[in-house]
Amino acid sequence: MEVFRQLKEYYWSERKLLIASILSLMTATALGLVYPNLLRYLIDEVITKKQFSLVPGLSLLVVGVVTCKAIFQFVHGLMSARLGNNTAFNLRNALYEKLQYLSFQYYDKARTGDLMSRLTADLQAVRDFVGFGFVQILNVFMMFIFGTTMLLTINWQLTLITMITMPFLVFTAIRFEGKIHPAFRSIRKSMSSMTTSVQENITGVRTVKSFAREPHEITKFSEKNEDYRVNNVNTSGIWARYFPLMEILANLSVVFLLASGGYMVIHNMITLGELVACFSLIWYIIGPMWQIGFHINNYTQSKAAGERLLEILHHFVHVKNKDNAIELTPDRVKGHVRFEDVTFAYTDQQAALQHFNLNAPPGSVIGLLGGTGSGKSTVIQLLLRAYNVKEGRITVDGLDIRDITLESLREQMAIVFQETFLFSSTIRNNIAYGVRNVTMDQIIQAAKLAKAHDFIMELPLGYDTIVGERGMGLSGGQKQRIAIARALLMNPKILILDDATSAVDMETEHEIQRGFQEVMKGRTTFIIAHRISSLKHADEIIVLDQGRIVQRGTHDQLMKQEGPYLETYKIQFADQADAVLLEESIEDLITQQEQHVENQVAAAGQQKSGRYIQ
Ligand SMILES: Nc1ncnc2c1ncn2[C@@H]1O[C@H](COP(=O)(O)OP(=O)(O)OP(=O)(O)O)[C@@H](O)[C@H]1O
Repeated sequence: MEVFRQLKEYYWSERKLLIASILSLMTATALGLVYPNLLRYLIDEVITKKQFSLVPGLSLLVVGVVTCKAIFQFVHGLMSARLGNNTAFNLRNALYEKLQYLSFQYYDKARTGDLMSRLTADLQAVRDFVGFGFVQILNVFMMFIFGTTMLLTINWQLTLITMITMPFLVFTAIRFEGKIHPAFRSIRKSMSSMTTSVQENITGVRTVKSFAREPHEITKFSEKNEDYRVNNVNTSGIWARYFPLMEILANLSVVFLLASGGYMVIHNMITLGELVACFSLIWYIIGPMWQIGFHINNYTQSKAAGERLLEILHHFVHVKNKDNAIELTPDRVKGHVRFEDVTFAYTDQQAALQHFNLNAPPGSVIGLLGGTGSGKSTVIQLLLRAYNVKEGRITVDGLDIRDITLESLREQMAIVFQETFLFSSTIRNNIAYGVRNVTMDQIIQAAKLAKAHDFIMELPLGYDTIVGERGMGLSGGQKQRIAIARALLMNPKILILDDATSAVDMETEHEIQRGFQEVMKGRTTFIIAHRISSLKHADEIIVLDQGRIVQRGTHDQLMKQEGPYLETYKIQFADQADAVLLEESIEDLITQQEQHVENQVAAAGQQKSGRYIQ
């Protein structure tokens, strides 16, 4: 119950619904008990004593009782559904809000599938228990206590004889639930594995086809399908074994009741009406006994589900605002960024950045170069305060970023990530994502600067085109240009381009950069790139290797030093030189061809004119 005590804030506000649900179910159950008594009255007082004039009144009473019971059951259903759904609504909102504020550190380890199942299946389990399960358990106890008490008041010996098989029924029902439950879990697991396999196959169909791995995929799927089939067959086996057994045990108690009750009626120990009432009441007791295993399981399930939800709700947020954190106001921020001897390691990892120092005055352009895994993106992550720095410090305009509110710090920055993420919405909404109250002109202006406007206008619906999930339907370069427009629209004090132009061709990259120079005047820019041409104009270029700065300076300074920068330049320049040579030779070839054609045309002309002269 501890789990449900901790979840109290999400359902306690709905306690009126809970009380209404309990009361209506109790009333419906109590009315259900009136029915066997009416039967008894009908037989003993009406039929046996031949007072048939009472039949219409009694019939009306039965109709009245049944109708009232139905009304209370309806109220119970309605209240329970509202209670469950309102609780789920509160919980869902709280979970979603928490997920928004959990730090990057949490998402480094979180698995999407697991989170989704917590937000759907686990939440539903809690909803069902709070809405129905809890009240149903109460009802089981009430039905058992009321039913047994009424049986005892009729005849206690008959009650004891009838109840002989009950412990066996309860034992079998609990055992059945213990077996059927894992079986159902296996079915769900194999079903989910099968659907994941189908989903992966459809998403990666191009890779499958290009590697001609269709037979392998078919075999892989057949194995999963077989697993699903076997699990279903096993589950049917459990049903087939336990259900008849439970039915026999339940019916045995009815047989005992009829045998001993019949004997008692014959020997005038009880009346016929009392036997019929007992016959009706016994199902009142058998029903809950039959379901007891199900309810126990339901409770343990929802308890485990509640624990998983609490894990998210109580998860420690590593990066959050300090008490009295400073709010940065855009008009006062200059964008002076400093890293002072920063050393940082991700959880359980070696240091990704070591003794990193940087001074980026407002308006400066900083280039970061280095091999994969050298720590370039880490510099950016730390500046965004995705993780808290423990050694050294990072400042913006002299303020330690740990003392600034997260929202106001991130509002000063616009970042274009290495991997572009677009929401499945219109291009207009995707560009306008970071800002509120933006005009169409501003969106178009940003798109023009990012060299995205032309291709957007070529789309049938222009800015109203809806991009598919994760930007499907657009090329890598087009997605990047939309992401750049989104960043430019924010008009940030600090612009971060994390390999943001890797998917566009060189010519477009130069055009985009020209656009940047226009908008980024007076703003601090960080550029991570693999192409030297992208960093050439930076005020300072920092070359990283395994988290350490190995070179720093301007392009001209670095070109004069032996080191990784010059080596990278030579490799890239060699490629370019080859390209230029190739281009030149193609141009030569074309010129020669043209010359040749021109000569032939001239020669033919001369021949013709010669003929005329002749
Ligand atoms: N979220 C993370 N959790 C754990 N380790 C990480 C995480 N992100 C990066 N790393 C590790 O930190 C080191 C630096 O990574 P970083 O992403 O900063 O490199 P990078 O220079 O940007 O590389 P690339 O050019 O490939 O993007 C690498 O060894 C990487 O494996």
